Order: sequence, then structure tokens, then C-alpha cells
Amino acid sequence: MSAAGRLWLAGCGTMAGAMLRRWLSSGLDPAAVTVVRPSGRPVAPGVAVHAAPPAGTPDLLLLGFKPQKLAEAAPRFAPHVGPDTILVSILAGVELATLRRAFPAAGAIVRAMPNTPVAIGEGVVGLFGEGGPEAPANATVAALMAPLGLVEWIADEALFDVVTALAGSGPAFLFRFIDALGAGGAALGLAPDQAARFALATVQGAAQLAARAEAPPAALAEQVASPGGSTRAGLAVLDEAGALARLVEATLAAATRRNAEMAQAARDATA
Ligand SMILES: NC(=O)c1ccc[n+]([C@@H]2O[C@H](COP(=O)([O-])OP(=O)(O)OC[C@H]3O[C@@H](n4cnc5c(N)ncnc54)[C@H](OP(=O)(O)O)[C@@H]3O)[C@@H](O)[C@H]2O)c1
Ligand code: PRO
Repeated sequence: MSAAGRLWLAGCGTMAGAMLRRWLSSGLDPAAVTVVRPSGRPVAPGVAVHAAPPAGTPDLLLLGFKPQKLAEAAPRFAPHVGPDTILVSILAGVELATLRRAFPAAGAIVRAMPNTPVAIGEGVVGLFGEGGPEAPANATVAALMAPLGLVEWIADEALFDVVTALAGSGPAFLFRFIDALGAGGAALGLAPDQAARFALATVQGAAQLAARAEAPPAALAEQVASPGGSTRAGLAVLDEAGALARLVEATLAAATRRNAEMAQAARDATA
């Protein structure tokens, strides 16, 4: 049995599947896990998979389907959620109040925002629970999330859409940057496959160095950029009129807005 007891996953696609992979590789007993997914496709040895919720009540139910599926899925799972069930939702945008309306009997509800690197224990998980920081369910949820990477509680639910944009979507933005770095090198004459390898290794090495260094990333950038040198010439392009900072802020703002739209759609669909 897991620290969270009987664990049900409602949906096990890219994101919930990445979480489950890490939990299993960190020692979670597959017999404690039940996956419910319409396709009924197998997930991992020893993990029970059902196309519809089986009889019973889990100790922890993780909602891992798309936000657009909430209105359809909630009535099927709600009868399996009781006062001893902790409900954890990874649905982008969808607010606690909406979840509480859909699962009125749940003992506790916590929003979690993971990202795909949790599959290798290098992810980020933002958490926000309706009971505040001292709620008893928080310790159970935090313990379950611990093997996934950096786990932090968010002070204000209003910030959850930004957390989703930065950490939840963030890997996609960085994957784009890796591709752009490689494509830039290829455009200037490197063999595309070699440029792609160098780009990925450069980003990997820089991220690991930044993670281990005491100096902040801005200081590390200064260490690379000799006065009057070539890095300085490149940074001048990124920094001109705050080009990179503005692009990234606009990127996060667009993703944040979309999360808010999905929250509204979920409110409307479950009203
Ligand atoms: N992808 C990310 O990086 C990421 C990051 C953070 C949060 N999220 C959140 O994670 C959730 C899932 O995203 P995803 O990218 O993992 O999507 P996905 O790969 O399409 O997976 C969706 C899962 O939901 C299942 N499903 C569909 N209808 C269902 C129903 N009525 N009842 C139960 N399960 C149902 C699907 O079942 P089948 O497998 O049988 O088709 C599938 O397993 C979303 O709410 C998203 O906001 C995603
Ligand atoms: N993927 C989800 C989406 O794109 C939310 C964060 C990452 O909606």
C-alpha cells in the first residue's frame, strides 16, 4: 500500500502517466494503484486498469483527464468519493470551488500542477489545498508528490494559473528553445544533427550548473560573457529593448490567460 493508501488515477495519459512512472520507480506498490481510463489500455505490470470506475472508494483520487472532460467524468467518479477520500486535481485552470461543486463529499481537495520531468524525478509540482497549509490532507499529498521533484505550496490560488504557465507548460517552452538553438547553429552552417546534439547538451549542462551554483543565472551569464567578446554581442541581441524578457513574459501571459479561460469553461460546464 502507498503512503496515500489506495490510489486511483482517473485518466492516465501523458501527465498522470509520467507521475505514475516515477511513483512506481520510487517503490510505490503497483497493487495499490487503480487506473480508470476509457480505453482500458494497460499501464504497467501489476497496476489494475478499468475502462469505468470499479466498485469501491479510493483513499486518494487523482484527476488526470483534460479539463474539458470534467463535466462528463465527475458524475461517474463522484459516487466513489467519500469523506475519507483526498481528491487531487492536475486539471489546468480548474478551480477548487468548481472541484468542490463536482465532488461535494470529498474529505479534502488539493490542486497539483506537475510538469512532465516528474517522470525522472526532476519535475516541479505546485500545490494548493482548500484547507490551508495546516490541513491534515496536505502532509499525505506532499509525501506522495515528494519523489517527483521540487514540491512547493502556492500561497494564493489566484496565482495557480501563472504556476501552470511557468512550470506546467515551461518544459514545452524550453524544448522550443533547445530546437531554436540547434536550428540557429544549423542555419549558420553546422550539420543539423550535430547542432541539435550540441544544443541539447549545452542546455542540459547550463541548467545543471545553474542548479548547483551559488551564483544566480544572471551572474553565471556574466562569467561567460567576456567584455568586448562574442557572448556579449549575442546577449546584446537577446537584451535589446528587453527582447527575450518581453517575449517570455508574453508567452507566460498567453498561457495564463488560456488557463483562466479553461477555468471559466469548467465553471460554466459544472454550474
Ligand atoms: N501534459 C502536460 O504536460 C500537463 C502538465 C500539467 C498538467 N496537465 C493536466 O493533465 C491533464 C491531462 O493532460 P494530458 O496531457 O496527460 O492528456 P492526455 O495525454 O490526453 O491524457 C488524458 C487522459 O484522460 C483519459 N480520459 C479521457 N476521458 C476520460 C474520462 N471520461 N474519465 C477518465 N479518464 C478519461 C484518457 O484516457 P485514455 O488513455 O483511455 O484515452 C487519458 O488517459 C489535463 O487536465 C492537463 O491540464 C498536463
Ligand atoms: N499542459 C497543460 C495544457 O497545455 C497545462 C500545463 C501543461 O493545457
